[in-house]
Amino acid sequence: MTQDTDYMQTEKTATLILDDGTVFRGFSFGCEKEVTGEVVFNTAMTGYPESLTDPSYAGQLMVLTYPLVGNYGVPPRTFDADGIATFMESEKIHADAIIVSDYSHEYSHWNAVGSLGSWLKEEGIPGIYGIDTRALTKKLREHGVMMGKIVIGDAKTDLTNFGQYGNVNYVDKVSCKEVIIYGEGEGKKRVVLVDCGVKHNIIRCLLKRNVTVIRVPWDYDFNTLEYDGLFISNGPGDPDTCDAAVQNIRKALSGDKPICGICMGNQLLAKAGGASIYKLKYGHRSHNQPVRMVGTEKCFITSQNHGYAVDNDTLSADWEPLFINMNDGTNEGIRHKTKPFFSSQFHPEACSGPTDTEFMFDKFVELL
Ligand SMILES: NC(=O)CC[C@H](N)C(=O)O
Repeated sequence: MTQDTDYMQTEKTATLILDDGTVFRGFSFGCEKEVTGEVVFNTAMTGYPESLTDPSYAGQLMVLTYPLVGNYGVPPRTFDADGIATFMESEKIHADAIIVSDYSHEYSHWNAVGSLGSWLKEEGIPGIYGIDTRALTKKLREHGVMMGKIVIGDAKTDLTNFGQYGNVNYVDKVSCKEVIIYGEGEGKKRVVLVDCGVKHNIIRCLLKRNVTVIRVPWDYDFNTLEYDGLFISNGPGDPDTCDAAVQNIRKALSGDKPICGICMGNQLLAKAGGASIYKLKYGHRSHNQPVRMVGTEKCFITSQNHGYAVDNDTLSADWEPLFINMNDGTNEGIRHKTKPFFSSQFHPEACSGPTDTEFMFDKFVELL
C-alpha cells in the first residue's frame, strides 16, 4: 500500500457550483485551479485512467458515482514504438476535472506508479472529493446535464459565466494534426481512420487484426487516398460542429468500400446518410449499458460514453437501426440496407469495460 502524502500539507477546500446556483463543498486533490465544463456522470466502477484520457471527455467535468476512487493508483504513461499509449487511451488527460465522493489517499496495484492526485496535479487537472455524488447525480438525472464550475478555496468567482459546451468544436482541439500511418506492410489492407479524438484501443484493435491504419485529421479529405475501408472514431462534443467530416463521409457513401464507426463515428455516419442527432438528457456513461441487436434476441452489455444520439425516426429508407438501447429505446447503431456500412453508438473496443462486442472489428476487417 502506498500513500499519497502530499495532501497532508496542501489540500484545500474546493466547491462545485452548478449553473442553477447549487453548491457542493468538498476538498481539492488535483491541480488547484478554477475550471468550467459540462457536468456529466459515469456509473462505471473502475477505469478512471482510461476515462480521464478518453478524448471524448474534453470540455466535461466527470462525476464518478462509484464512491471509492484512487485506490488502485495510476499506471505508467508509457508508449509503444508507434506512439500508442500502453495503458491509457491517449497521451494526456482530456476530461477537465474529476469529481468523486471518497478519494483514497492510499493505493495499491501491481501496475501503479503513482497516485491519482499527483497525476492530476502534473497534468493541471482539478480533482474534488467529499462531494455527495449520489445527490449530484440525482440532480443531473432529473434536470439533465448542466454546466458547472469548480472553485478552489475561498477565491471570488464570476457566477454569471459558466462557459458553453454545445457550440464548441472540441473535435478540432483533440484530433491529430497530420496523417499518421501504423503497421505499414506489403499486401496488407489499408484502413483510413478518421480521428475525431480516437481512443488508442481502437487503433490497437485494428492493428491486432493485421491491417495498416492511416490515421487522418477529422476534416481531412481521405477520398483522395488509396484505401480498402473507412473507420470513423469516437470524439468529444456536438456532432453538429463536424460538418467537414460529414461532407467527406458523404462522398464515401457513394462507393462500396466498408465503413464502420464508433460513437461519434455512428453519429457522423448517420448525419452523412441524412439523419439527425439530438442531445440526450444526461447521456450514457457506464460499463453496463444493455443493447439489443435489431431483428435478433441477442443482447450485449456495452461500455458507453455519449451525450448525443441518432434520431431513429430520421434514418432514410436506405438505413436501419442496428442496435437499440434496452433501458431507454434510443439508437445504439445503424446499418446500410445494401452496402457494407455499419456503426455502433457504444464502444466495442471497451477500455475500459466489457469486451463482448469486439466482434464489430472482426466484421469490419472480414469485409475489407
Ligand atoms: N464517445 C463519443 O464518441 C461521444 C460522441 C459525442 N461527443 C457524444 O457525446 O455523444
